[in-house]
Amino acid sequence: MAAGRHGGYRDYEARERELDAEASRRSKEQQHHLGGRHRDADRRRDVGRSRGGRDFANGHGRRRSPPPRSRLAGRIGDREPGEVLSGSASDDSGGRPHRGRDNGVPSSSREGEAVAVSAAVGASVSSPSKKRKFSPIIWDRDSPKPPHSDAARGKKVVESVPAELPPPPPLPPKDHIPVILAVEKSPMDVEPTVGTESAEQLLEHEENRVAEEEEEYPTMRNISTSRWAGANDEEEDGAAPMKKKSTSPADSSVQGQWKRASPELGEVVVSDISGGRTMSRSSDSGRMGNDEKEDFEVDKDDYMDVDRGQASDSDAENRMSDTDSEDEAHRPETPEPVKPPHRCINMLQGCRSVDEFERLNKINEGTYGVVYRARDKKTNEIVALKKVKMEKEREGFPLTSLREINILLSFHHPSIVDVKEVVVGSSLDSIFMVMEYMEHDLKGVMETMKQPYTQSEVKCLMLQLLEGVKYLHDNWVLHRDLKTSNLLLNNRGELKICDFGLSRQYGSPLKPYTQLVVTLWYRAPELLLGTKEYSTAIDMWSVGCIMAELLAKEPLFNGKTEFEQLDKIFRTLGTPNEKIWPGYAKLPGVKVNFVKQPYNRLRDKFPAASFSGRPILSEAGFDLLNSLLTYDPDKRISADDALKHKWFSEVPLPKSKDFMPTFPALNELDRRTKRYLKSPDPLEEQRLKELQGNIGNRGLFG
Ligand SMILES: Nc1ncnc2c1ncn2[C@@H]1O[C@H](COP(=O)(O)OP(=O)(O)OP(=O)(O)O)[C@@H](O)[C@H]1O
Repeated sequence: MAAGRHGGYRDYEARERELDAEASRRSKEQQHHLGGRHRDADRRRDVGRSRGGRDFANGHGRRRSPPPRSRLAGRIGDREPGEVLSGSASDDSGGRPHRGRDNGVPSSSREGEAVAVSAAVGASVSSPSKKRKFSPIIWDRDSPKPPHSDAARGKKVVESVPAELPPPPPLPPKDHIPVILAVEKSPMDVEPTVGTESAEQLLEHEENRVAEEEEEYPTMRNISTSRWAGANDEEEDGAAPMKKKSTSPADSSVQGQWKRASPELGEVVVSDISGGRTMSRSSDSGRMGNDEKEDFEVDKDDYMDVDRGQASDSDAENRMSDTDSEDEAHRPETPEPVKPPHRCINMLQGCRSVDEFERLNKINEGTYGVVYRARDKKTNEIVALKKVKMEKEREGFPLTSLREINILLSFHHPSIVDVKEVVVGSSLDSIFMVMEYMEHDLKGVMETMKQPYTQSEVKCLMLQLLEGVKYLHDNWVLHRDLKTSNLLLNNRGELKICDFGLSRQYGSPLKPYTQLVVTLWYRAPELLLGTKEYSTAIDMWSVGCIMAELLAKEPLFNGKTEFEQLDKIFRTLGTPNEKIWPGYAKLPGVKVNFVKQPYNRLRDKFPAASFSGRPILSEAGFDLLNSLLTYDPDKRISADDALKHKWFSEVPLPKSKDFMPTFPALNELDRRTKRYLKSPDPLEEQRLKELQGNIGNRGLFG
């Protein structure tokens, strides 16, 4: 993927505007045509995104970081096979501030040095137009200009905040109905009468309810004063689900449900107001239901301990924010004319059907979706299809999925998995993301490896991971769920970040985020201790855990509960205190009964030389690991600085992607087959034989 394809936000904004304009037009049409005809459900248009049509230009004129290998240098001797050579590294490696060994507490001279370097870097790299300063999703119009001091608190300190923020994009017109993604619903799917209100009454009630929520909103806003605390999940929790204020003539007798008068093909029709979903799992393309259920039941215990609180939180979270309509009074009268971007999908125009893909096998099932390997019948391309789970959705399309789709469609980077288009299920009640197919995920690969990755291999993977994380953070996105199963690998040595279901944009609004993010093992201590203000540093902690896991081939802190997780962290890194982490004592979760362990023992786990089989890590490598696993989020290293760390320019140099080890493509096998390959057992063998007979015999997604 070309390095210049980073026009993310421009595309995003344009699409947002386009959606808004379309919604506005529809709203007007609906007022005129409440009795209009329901459109033919089969009239889908194939407007799948053409990859050739993408705008590869950098929307903000931002110069991306040079590819890692250009920065790398080092002695030629003492190399591992496949190391990348470069002569330009010395510049970067010398200038980075280093952190103390006491888990992030720099000595005073170091601190001064760090500030000076930060200022110098900020001065040299920043440009007022470099970064987007507001979240394009949620705008806090009442907030004052973002104070620089707050940016300085977060990891953005080195990137410098421009003195003048760009003006926010025009908000939708007053009668705007938020529409993000739409899929049509067949008239056959219409459920019998649920409520007794007329469409007009429903509209009125909805307006009243939104108004009530807007009144409550200012009180929620006082929770935090940090610019890093942003568009929060609580807001979403309390926010109205995105509902269409329209009725279909066909539905006019079907009251209590939100339906579009005449959905365009490919539109999402938000489900009924009563909270009952009109889509059932078995109806999700019907033919898929049993198989999915069976796989789910068989495999559900395979997963690492994902925090259940997270699931319930996201359950509440999976409702649409209505903040788009929050400040209608402040909207400019005349929105700017919308200029269609080069590369964007008009999701309202419709999507291809999933029937245009042949299902090959199920790859995996995560919290928010089932992922299949499939073949595009038109192009023969092998792709991954992620089916968006709808089970938790009481109302409407899952917000986590909308976030993921929005972010992934907008972003293009070699270290971010590419989403090509969105397609709809055959019974028009399911949505699939069409992604580039990757043969492995890092978790699966490490489970099959006999030996851990070598240092030069770890460097190759870490550079790719950090490039991806830097790209996200530069574009104001927190991933919030970085873990080995969300890092995909292919047999070309490429690593790509996937699963943006929990990610979100941050920046402007003054509200706390939800705390229950990030799978437990990779969760930053500030989250475990209940902070409501967090920043890019949470992802950097996860990166530190991943680095340690790559080196050791086992998770660094594998707690089963939040308390155990903290306990494991404290036993290894020492119990934090106010001195090394100012503000620690005030965190909501700080308890007196935590283990008192005064020393940082991380080095014991990663010694400089080892005869015990422990992973060896050089001084520089340990410094990077320690900088990533720094308690105080303000002192934790940023992705930008980590990329410049001298570890990457010392021998052994990072291995070239071309020389990275390859593995049999486990993702091409069913999960049960995979499980057998990972840990063969005689009983599984019999099942495997049966399975092998079945692989490839399935019809289209069923
Ligand atoms: N593009 C892809 N190519 C190949 N495999 C993929 C792809 N995307 C996802 N997978 C596989 O599917 C798994 C689950 O995907 P993903 O993490 O996106 O789903 P999720 O429901 O959001 O999961 P989670 O429970 O981690 O939140 C991944 O761990 C990976 O094994």
